[in-house]
Amino acid sequence: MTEVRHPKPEIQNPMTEIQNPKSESSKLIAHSSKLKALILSGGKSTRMGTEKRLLNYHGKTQEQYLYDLLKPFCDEVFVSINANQQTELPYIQDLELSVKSPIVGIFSAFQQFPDVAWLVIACDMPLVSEETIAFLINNRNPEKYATAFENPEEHFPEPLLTIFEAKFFEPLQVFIQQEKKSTMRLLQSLDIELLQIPDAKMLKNINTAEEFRSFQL
Ligand SMILES: Nc1nc2c(ncn2[C@@H]2O[C@H](COP(=O)(O)OP(=O)(O)OP(=O)(O)O)[C@@H](O)[C@H]2O)c(=O)[nH]1
Repeated sequence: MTEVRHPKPEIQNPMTEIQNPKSESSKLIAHSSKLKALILSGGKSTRMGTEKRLLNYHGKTQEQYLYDLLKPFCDEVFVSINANQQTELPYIQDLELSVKSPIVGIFSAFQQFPDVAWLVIACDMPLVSEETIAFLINNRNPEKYATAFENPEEHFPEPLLTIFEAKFFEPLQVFIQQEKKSTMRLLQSLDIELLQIPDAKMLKNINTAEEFRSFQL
């Protein structure tokens, strides 16, 4: 079962209008489809040993930091969790599938809201900022299946900070039926907008307790 919690139902505009008054990238952005955000947090966190979404880099938990960061850009923000996790924030729980992978979180979100675009971000990238999100949204191409950053070294699309358009759900369903689990491979097989990351360290992710201890913002 996908479980979705809406603590405060919100009235949504037919156009997603985002004003980001603080950054230089501030400008009014209008897209024909609604944009919701998903903070992927349902992994096992084996290497970290504790839940990465609950780590504190910015004076609050990482899930709260990303929720606050994304809320001005998106009409709703959800934390993507597995069946054993709990959060005070709005969440979407993973469907019970044989595959275990971030793609299950993305699939569960689309299953719940199929007609929107999803800005998906992993919870373990502490350097993602307002500027990173504004850059991604400003360069979004809604005509494509997705807008993603190119990995600066290996040149594949980075799936864990990507806008997936509503039409991505169809190939995603086929992929899930085939029990495939690499979102990156699926992105590689589709017509997507691939962006050069303005600063490679924006996508740095922290996976181990040692990396967390030695990490500085
Ligand atoms: N909803 C959901 N998110 C997932 C799942 N697997 C991984 N993620 C998230 O996807 C992102 C990348 O996950 P990984 O770093 O590859 O895996 P992890 O489980 O977090 O960590 P390890 O167990 O150490 O590999 C993280 O934000 C995870 O929380 C899943 O099955 N469901």
